[in-house]
Amino acid sequence: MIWFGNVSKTYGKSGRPAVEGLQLSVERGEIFGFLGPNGAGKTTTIKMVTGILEPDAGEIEVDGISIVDHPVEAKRKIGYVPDGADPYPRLTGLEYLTFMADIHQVGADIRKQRIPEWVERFGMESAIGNLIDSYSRGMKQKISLIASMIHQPPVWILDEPMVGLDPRSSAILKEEMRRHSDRGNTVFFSTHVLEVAERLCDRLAILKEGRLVATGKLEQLRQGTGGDVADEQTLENLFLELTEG
Ligand SMILES: Nc1ncnc2c1ncn2[C@@H]1O[C@H](COP(=O)(O)OP(=O)(O)OP(=O)(O)O)[C@@H](O)[C@H]1O
Repeated sequence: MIWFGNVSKTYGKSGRPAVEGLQLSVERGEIFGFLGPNGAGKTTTIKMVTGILEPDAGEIEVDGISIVDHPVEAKRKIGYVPDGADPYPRLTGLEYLTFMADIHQVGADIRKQRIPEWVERFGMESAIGNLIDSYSRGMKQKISLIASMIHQPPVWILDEPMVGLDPRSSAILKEEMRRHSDRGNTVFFSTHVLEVAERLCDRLAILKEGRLVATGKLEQLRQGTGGDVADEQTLENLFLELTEG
């Protein structure tokens, strides 16, 4: 699970907070979609959960562990795929996965089984011995996805994970996200693809200018905006309504 307790962050002396008073709990066993217009604060939030940025105020816990007070322990719980993932160009795909398995102390037997399984799943067999530098945008994304799951973390955090993926890879990723949450893990991801969020997420949050404007299941979000046609409202309509102005 991920818990945000009144989290705020302002960059430098810009004055306007990128994230302000974020209060949110993401549970085990759920896929949680984090939505919002460009510049709303999604990546900033994700960077704070993963310990890349420190909040100015508030607390964040990953599986009950404070990312600020116990960063190493908390990071062990996380698999993270950054926005526009661009891993070490001078390593081959296999070297990179082996390196990540080493960092996470994944045992030899487990990695021998897990790496080929995931590589095959994402159709990366023929490229796995090549330098990452030679990979396409989507291939870099796929190797980052595989690397993020090498230690089967209880919390999987993905920033815009569908970008660059072909339809088959995107479908496989969605299956894997569901499989991971079905096993009682937490999946937290940002996206602009509202059709994916609508179909995949158990709950959603919409962020606007650093503040939450809606949280809950899609039906709850629909009720929140009211109206007789609420049942038929697509997430796109809701999103446009909640983030306009
Ligand atoms: N390194 C930085 N230095 C200064 N300001 C930043 C920095 N990174 C982000 N910001 C600002 O913080 C705010 C939130 O940005 P963030 O990248 O978190 O938004 P986002 O919701 O992920 O946007 P997008 O959907 O475009 O990726 C924006 O106003 C942005 O300009």
